[in-house]
Amino acid sequence: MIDLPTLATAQQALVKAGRTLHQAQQVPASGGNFSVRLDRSHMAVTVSGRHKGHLSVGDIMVTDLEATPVGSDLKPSDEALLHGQIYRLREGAGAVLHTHCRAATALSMLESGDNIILSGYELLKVFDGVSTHLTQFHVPVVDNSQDIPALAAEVEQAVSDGACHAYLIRGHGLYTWAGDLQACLNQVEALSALFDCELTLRQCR
Ligand SMILES: CSC[C@@H](O)[C@@H](O)C(=O)COP(=O)(O)O
Ligand SMILES: [Zn+2]
Repeated sequence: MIDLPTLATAQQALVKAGRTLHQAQQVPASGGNFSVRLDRSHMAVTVSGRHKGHLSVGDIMVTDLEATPVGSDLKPSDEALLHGQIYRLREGAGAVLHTHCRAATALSMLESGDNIILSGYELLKVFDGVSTHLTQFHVPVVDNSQDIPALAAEVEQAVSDGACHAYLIRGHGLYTWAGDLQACLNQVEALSALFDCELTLRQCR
């Protein structure tokens, strides 16, 4: 049984997050998808194909963690399975955000390996468990695929380290998760800035 006030709060928060992320150029066109955990086995997730800067509460639906709709005929995000996967793998995750920011997309195309390592940046302390700029912060990079269950299998291996807070899909965008939506929004903002720094540094080398 879904707690309706919890759902209404999640819907309003995700609508607001969409506006914020669109204004910050993180989700051009209908790119990106968002979710908030409702309970152990359900999430509120964006309906597929909606413009994330112009969401209304009806554009946020309920699914289980396998992306099966609950009480709705709408189609959840094409990538809802990737959100449910994070809630299954990370008990503490309360929100997942997927963005298509320029820096994440470009950096993931430049990087031929399966990892981007961020180090030396003070802003890394935004992430839970990071207390110094001297940390080596790994962001896995997986190849893009339109086969979402196959992509999820790649992601499952890539994020197996519990210290992982985010991953990139090559040529596509960023996934990150946190205990609550505001912390997750902060991570999107921090990662976008850090990817931008990495791109600039790579151009200078
Ligand atoms: C604008 S194409 C982007 C989609 O293929 C997908 O990657 C995406 O981020 C949004 O898909 P959606 O089904 O609306 O959640
Ligand atoms: Zn996407």
